[in-house]
Order: sequence, then C-alpha cells, then structure tokens
Amino acid sequence: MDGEVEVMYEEELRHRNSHSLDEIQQYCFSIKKKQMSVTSVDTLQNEIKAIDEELLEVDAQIAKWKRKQKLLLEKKNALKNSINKLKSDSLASEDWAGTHYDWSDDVKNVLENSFKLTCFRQKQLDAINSTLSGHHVIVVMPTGAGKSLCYQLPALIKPGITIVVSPLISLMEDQVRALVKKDIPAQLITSTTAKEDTNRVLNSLKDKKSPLKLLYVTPERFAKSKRFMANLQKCHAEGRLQRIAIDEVHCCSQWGHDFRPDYKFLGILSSMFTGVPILGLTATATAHVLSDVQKILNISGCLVIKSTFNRPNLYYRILEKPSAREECLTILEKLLKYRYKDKSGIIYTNSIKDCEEIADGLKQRGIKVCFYHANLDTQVRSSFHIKWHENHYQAIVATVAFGMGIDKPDVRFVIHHTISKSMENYYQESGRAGRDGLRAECLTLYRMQDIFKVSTMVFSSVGSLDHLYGMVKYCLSGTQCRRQLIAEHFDEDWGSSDCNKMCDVCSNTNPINREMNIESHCKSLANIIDNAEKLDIKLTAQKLIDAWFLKGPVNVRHKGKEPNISRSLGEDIVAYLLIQGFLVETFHFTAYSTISYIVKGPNMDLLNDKNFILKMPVRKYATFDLKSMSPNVLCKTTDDKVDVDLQKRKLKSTDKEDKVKKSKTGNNAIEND
Ligand SMILES: Nc1ncnc2c1ncn2[C@@H]1O[C@H](COP(=O)(O)OP(=O)(O)OP(=O)(O)O)[C@@H](O)[C@H]1O
Repeated sequence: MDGEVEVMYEEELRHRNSHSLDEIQQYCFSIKKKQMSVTSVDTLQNEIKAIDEELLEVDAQIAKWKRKQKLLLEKKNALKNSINKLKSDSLASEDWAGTHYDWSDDVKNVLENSFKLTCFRQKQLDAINSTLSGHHVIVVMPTGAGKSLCYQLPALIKPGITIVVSPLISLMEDQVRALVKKDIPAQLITSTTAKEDTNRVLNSLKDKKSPLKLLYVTPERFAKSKRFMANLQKCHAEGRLQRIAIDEVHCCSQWGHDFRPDYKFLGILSSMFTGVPILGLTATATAHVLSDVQKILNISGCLVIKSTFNRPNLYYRILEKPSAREECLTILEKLLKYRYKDKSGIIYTNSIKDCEEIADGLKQRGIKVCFYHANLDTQVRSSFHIKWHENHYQAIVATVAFGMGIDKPDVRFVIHHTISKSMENYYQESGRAGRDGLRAECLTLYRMQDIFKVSTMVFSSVGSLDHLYGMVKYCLSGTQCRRQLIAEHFDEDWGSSDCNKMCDVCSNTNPINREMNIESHCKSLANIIDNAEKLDIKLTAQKLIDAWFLKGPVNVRHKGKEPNISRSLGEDIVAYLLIQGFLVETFHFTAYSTISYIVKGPNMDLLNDKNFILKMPVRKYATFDLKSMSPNVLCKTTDDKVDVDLQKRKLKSTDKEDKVKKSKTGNNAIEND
C-alpha cells in the first residue's frame, strides 16, 4: 500500500510541476513519514484503548473470581470447622466421669494416697479418664479450679514420663516443690538450671530405669534445645513418652490475652510424637481462641472438656471513678480501712506510674501496701509478692505484670483502679479473688476517660479495640446482670438464679429499667464533629463533650442548646455510641504520647433510615457503703462437699477471729451490702 502511494505522488508531482526527481522523491518521503506517524500513533492509541477496556473486563473478572474464591474458602473452612465441631461434640457426648475404666481403682488410690484428696472437683475426672484413654484433650476450667491435677494424677497411673509445658518459671517451681513434697518424682529444666542438673535430667529421658514421672519445661526448650528434642525422641521411640501437657495453652493463639510466640512451635508435637496424647489446659474459653489453639497444635476436632466459668462466690460491682486522683485515693482508703479491714487483696492499675503513685498515696494514708510492676528488679518483685502472700501487706498495688501463678487462697478483694483491656483479662485478674471458695468482691472503678487511657495503649494489636469495648459494655450495663455479661463472653448460658444477687445489678433493690432515645444526641455529636472537621480541628472525647455542653473554644461548640442531661450521662452516651460503632476512635502520635480522637463511625448512616430507632439503656450507680464491712457469707460453689466443709471450717475461724477483734476494738459495724 505504501509503495502505491509513493508511485502515485511521484507521478502526480512530476506531471504537475515537473520538478527534479530528487526533489520529488524527497517530498514524497516527507509526506509518507508524516502519514505513517499519524496512522501508527492513532492505531497504537486505539489498540491501547482496546487493551484498557479488555483489562477492565479482566479486572472485573478477577474480582469476581477472587470473590468466588474467598466465598469458597470461607465455605470450606466453615465445613472443616463443622466437621471438627461434630468430632468434638461426639467425643464430648460420651460420659467421661465413669469409674469403670481399667485404671479407675488406681486413680482413686493415687487421689487419696498421693494427693491426699477425697474427691474430684467438677470435670477433673472427665479430663483424667479421657487423657488416659489416649485422646488429645483441651481442658477449660476457670482459675483455681484445679487444672494441675488433670495431668499430675494421670502421670502416676501409667509407666513413662509426662512432659509439662508451662510459660512461667515461678509456676513450675511451685508445682515441682509441691510434687516433691508429696514424694512424686518431678523435675524442671529452665534456662537458669545448673548445667549438671540439666544434663542429669536430659539423661533421664533416655534412661529406662529413671523414676522421673513429670518433667516441667518452658516452650522455648522445644524450639531451642536440639539435645532435649533428640532425647525426647529416644524416650518416645522406647514408648516412654506418656503424655505432653501444655499449661496455659491459650498462649498459642494471638487471639488470646497472653500470646507467646514460642508456643507456636508446639504445633509440631502431634506429628513428631505420634500416639502421644496432648493435654492442653487453659482458663480462656472463647470459641475463637479454642478453635485457633486446636489448629495451631494440629489437634482440630479433639475433645474439649469445659467446666462452668461461673464463680458464684465472687461479687461483681462497678463504682463511679472520680476524676481527681485524691478523691480516688479516698475511695480506696475507705475500702481498705473499713470494708476490707484486715482482709487481703489486689489493686490493679494500668500503668507503672499509677501503680507507684497509688501505692505511695495509700501508704501516706497509713495503709500497708506494696507495689508490683515489670520495671522492678526480679528479687524486689518476688519479695513483695511473698510478703503480700504472707499478709505483711494488706494489698498489693500491681500492673498486669502481676499475673499467672498467684495462688493465694484468701484474696478477699480485687479492685480495678482502671478498666482491664478485655473481658478475658478482667475475668483472669478478678478471678484471683476467692480461690478458697469464700465470698470475695471484685470492684471496678469506671469513668469514660479511662477507655482512652487503655485504647491508646492497645490499639495497634489485632482485635484489641473490640476486646476493650467488650469491657466497656460490661461497665456501662446498668440493667443486665454482670455475671450474665461474663457468661455471654464465654459463650455460656447462666440463668439469672446463678447470680444469686452477687452483682451490683442483681442486688440493687431500686433498679431503673429505663431506655432513652439518644438519636438527637447522636445527631448533635455528629454535627459538632462535622463542624470541627471543616475547621480542621480534631476532637478528643473530652473536647467533644465540652463542645456538646457548650464549653471550650466557641468555634467548635454545638450550635444548638446545651443538652438537658448530666455530664456523666453525656459521657455514658459517648461511650455507648463508641461501642455501637456510631463513633470511632482514630489514633495520632505526638513525640510523647498517642492521642485518641473521635470521628463519626460507619453506623452513623443508620440515622438516615426513618425506621431506625437508637436507644440506650440508662444506668445509675447503685449505692454502696464503702465504710461497712464486706459480708462474710458462705457461698454456694460449683465444687464438692469437701469444699463446703472447708468453707464452714474457715468461716468459723474467721468469725472467731472477727469476734475477738471486735470485742477488743468495740467495732460493731453492721454487715450489709
Ligand atoms: N479435687 C480437689 N479437691 C480439693 N482441692 C483441690 C482439688 N483439685 C485441686 N485442688 C486445689 O485447688 C487449688 C488450685 O488448683 P490449681 O492450681 O491446679 O488450679 P488451676 O486451675 O491450675 O488455677 P490457675 O489457672 O490459676 O493456675 C490448689 O491448691 C489445689 O491443691
């Protein structure tokens, strides 16, 4: 085609102008070049356009297939979970508490003769029989319920060694000491164990004649010691590895409250030591964590034995927290001097600074307290712990570093000076009270501002804000039993009678069951936020409430009237809107701190729906006499007769002591709630 054009032009030009052949050829060449460049750019651009269109179509197809892939994967996972659940349920439907097993007589003898106990607590026998049957089992029991016996006792029934994985050295030391006292051959190896001792213990894994029954190790041992693993493999090859018990097994899961990266390595155990039953133990019971733990340990579909999480002897209450530190100290002072006079307890704070300041404040007010946090020297820490345990101090003011392994039976109160970061944490921390089965009180000082104290510390980890808001929901509830809220969190269903008036909501003789329409308040808050955004001003919750109550800088103040409600109800509304997704927190960093600002949340759009009604249950703090002594009543527990007898005996002695003290001091305080 190009050749034809050339000839055509050549002829025409020669004809018209009779130019020289060179000139004509040059002219033709330039025209041809021009034409070629025009046609090729157009063609190429058209081609690009066509490709773009095709690409869009491909993108749409990819998105469609990706969506389909996601749906199919979700469906596949759900089916896998259903299969695992069916397997677990079918195992759980068996009655594991029988006494017809080959080992039942031995179990009874060991319970009575080695452990000097007369009967089992709820679900202990189920756990023992099922693990002795060779199943992989996860035992879920609340703190202090007696999980240790579930692996310590089976270890003595059959020949061989039980390996116990535990995250805390102090916890292992306590257990080994107690076992050795009972003449049960137990050892531990940690990073601080002397080389000769470690060698001796490691050799006993290979020694068929070794009397060793329980060996405690930290999870790092599996990950880091090749010699330990090699000897354990020999022990297994000789059929002497009887069982692997993993204490605090929730540490495997990032969804749990205490994730430990080294626990992830334990996933290889089920395939490396085939035929060896794994027994995981935890006081963390959320379905999500349990299924995650099973996946990580490669024992999905295993038997899950769960005892109730209800702690009937614990009394739960929320107290209004004043904003001034001194007022807060006064509340704590009154509680410790009067309500919990001569009683032992824990005060949890959320920062080292608070921890030290509160302890100092209470000391200045004449109360014997010590403090405990991660920045203290290990020896100082453990000396405070021991002294508190031995009642030299009435209370220990602590951060969450004061955690696992606290086994003081007579903790009569746990006060949270700041809310916990999740319900899970709250349950664990408050659960350190009343391990002896006698009544103990769990008080939480709540104010809206503390939400942000905690959120700015935890926001960066997955799911942490949802967890925190679960805790806020617990505090905000004025109409729903606190115990039931805990039950919901652990996927349990406790009847209202399970509370037995052992929370401030159920024991409130003057409850208000009022719901309030907060739609207009929500709209006002949205307007304030919109206006501030236009002015490029960021609002903390405090500033948002100020603007709503016509305080603070005039330009951000609400344009309407001041709301006809108390400021504390206003704070409840903001907290409620936050946990319901009408408001959300965004986090910004300064050189020294993280700040939480409030913006509109995704649910704000619901207000555009005419049929939508936004209501909030209104709560009021029930009256609480800080100065009257806490009641000393016998509680219905989930445990056996032995424990009720124990309670009675303990109660008699405390009553006696109280009477002696009262007659000496003339203190006739009325015991009421
Ligand atoms: N059957 C039983 N009868 C009486 N006491 C028991 C029984 N089983 C365990 N105990 C006692 O209960 C206390 C708590 O037991 P253990 O330390 O095993 O609890 P736990 O469930 O491991 O708690 P945590 O989660 O806090 O570690 C111990 O003092 C233990 O001796």
